[in-house]
Amino acid sequence: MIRRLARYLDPEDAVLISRYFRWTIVSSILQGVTLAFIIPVLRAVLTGDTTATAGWLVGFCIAAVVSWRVEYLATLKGFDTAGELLTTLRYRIGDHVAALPLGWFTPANTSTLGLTLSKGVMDILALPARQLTALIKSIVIPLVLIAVLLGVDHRIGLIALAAVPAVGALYWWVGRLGRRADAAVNRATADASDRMVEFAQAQPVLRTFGRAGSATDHFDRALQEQARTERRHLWLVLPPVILNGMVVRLTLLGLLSTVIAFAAGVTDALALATLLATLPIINRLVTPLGEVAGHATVIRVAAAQMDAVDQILDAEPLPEPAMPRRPSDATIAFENVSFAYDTGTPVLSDISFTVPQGSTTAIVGPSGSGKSTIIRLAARFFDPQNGEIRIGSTPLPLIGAENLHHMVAPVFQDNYLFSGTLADNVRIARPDATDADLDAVARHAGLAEVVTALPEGWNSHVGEGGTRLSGGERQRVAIARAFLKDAPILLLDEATGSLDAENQQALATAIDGLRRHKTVIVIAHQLTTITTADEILFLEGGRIVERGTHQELLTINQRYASHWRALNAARTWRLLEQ
Ligand SMILES: Nc1ncnc2c1ncn2[C@@H]1O[C@H](COP(=O)(O)OP(=O)(O)OP(=O)(O)O)[C@@H](O)[C@H]1O
Repeated sequence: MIRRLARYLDPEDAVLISRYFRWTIVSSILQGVTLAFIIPVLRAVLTGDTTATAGWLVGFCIAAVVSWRVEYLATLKGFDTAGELLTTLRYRIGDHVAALPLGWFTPANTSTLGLTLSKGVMDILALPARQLTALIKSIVIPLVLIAVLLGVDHRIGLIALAAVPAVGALYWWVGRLGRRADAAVNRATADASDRMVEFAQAQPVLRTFGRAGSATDHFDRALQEQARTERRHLWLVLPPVILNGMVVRLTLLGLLSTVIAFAAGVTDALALATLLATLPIINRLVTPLGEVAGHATVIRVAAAQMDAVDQILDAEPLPEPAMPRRPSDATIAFENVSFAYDTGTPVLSDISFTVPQGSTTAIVGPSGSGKSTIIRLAARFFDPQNGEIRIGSTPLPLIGAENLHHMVAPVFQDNYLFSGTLADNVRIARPDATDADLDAVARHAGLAEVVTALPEGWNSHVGEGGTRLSGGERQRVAIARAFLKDAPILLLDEATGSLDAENQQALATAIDGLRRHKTVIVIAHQLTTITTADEILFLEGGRIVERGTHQELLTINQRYASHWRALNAARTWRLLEQ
């Protein structure tokens, strides 16, 4: 555990943790030694030796002062380590996460990251600040006192020593059982919190469809499962904790009866006084031993948080080239690309296509056919398992993240806006953009009318995550952002139905205006965007099943043609409905 904590600190600060550990051990030994002074003090009192009593009392006081001072310093070392962990660990996780591929940021990983950065880090730094210190004390102080007892009367010392392996075994057992139960509790807690968020977010849909009750059932079941795993957890960790108490009480009973039995047969006053003086030591020895299993539970929780941190730190960033290369142009080529997510199910199979510089390729196909995955691969969210993706004949892994970010402006469906003003959100693409630049991209992205409609125009606050804007408005902000970035490649996942007919036309015109200047891959749902593309790829089941211009594909009258007819029918249907 000490080694694991040291790994979280910078190499030059790793010494803090070993220093804390050494000081805590020394402090615990000194506390044990101070307690051991009780034996000669009591023996001197019981035998009526005032001079010896005074001498041992002075020794006891000196030991107590030294022990207090060392404990104070050890506590400071613990706080120093905790303080260093607090800053370093968060930065280390932050730096590492910043280097991870965007594909790592799944909802599950992001929620683990949030929990780890808040509660996880606090649990870990509580180790040197409190928990580990308590565990070290409850092991070292009894060991020192047992050593003293062995010196005073080896028979009493041996009985006390017999408790040590039993407590050690219980410590191990409670850890083993607890780890198994922890996993189930963590799963159930994550599920319950997901259901809770879902329950809150889905209220409008559920109430509209009169299904609020069924969602409550769902939520209830998740809570019941969480309560069930918590109960099981308690039942699993309880027996070792109770056994720990029993072992300790049996040890106490054994030691007390031994002392009494020995005392009954002793006639020598000094020997009797020595025996009786061991009684408070026995008491002080047994109490911390009884707390070991309890400390084990708290430390195991922190160890589970360390596992979560390790899982994040062990996630591999995508390999970066030693000498990043700038692509010669903005042509994008996919060559025999196959890809599967972690689940292992193939999502894209043998995809090959080229988008020449300055041309627009529209990807069309049924839901789940792999369209967004192509865009994610082009932005290097992941590397494909097979095949190669190139920009201007340079494979993506050789371009390097920095160059790639300069070349590519992506617009996804789930566009995140930062809480701040509309202007802040667009300017993030180019901080030195002038107001005139903002107005120009707003016109092209259909954002100008949103700016005009808002009371404070560009200075209107968009709310956390852009919640004060509609989905269509958020997408327009994202498109304006991408236009302002002015990167040579635009990857656009067009939102279904989030733009009205007028704005669809405006966006199609804007994309058309990019022709010859930008290389565009667009996942097209709008008729206007599809028809103006230089090439259309029709995707089905992760394969390109048809390709060509709109006219060519209509002429062969196969899958694309029927998809096109369905889109048209839907539009006519919508118009009739209006
Ligand atoms: N992060 C992920 N982990 C595992 N599977 C995923 C992940 N993202 C997508 N998939 C799966 O990959 C397949 C292709 O998904 P993708 O989002 O590329 O399809 P799509 O054609 O863009 O769909 P849509 O038009 O509905 O957005 C789907 O079966 C989807 O369930």
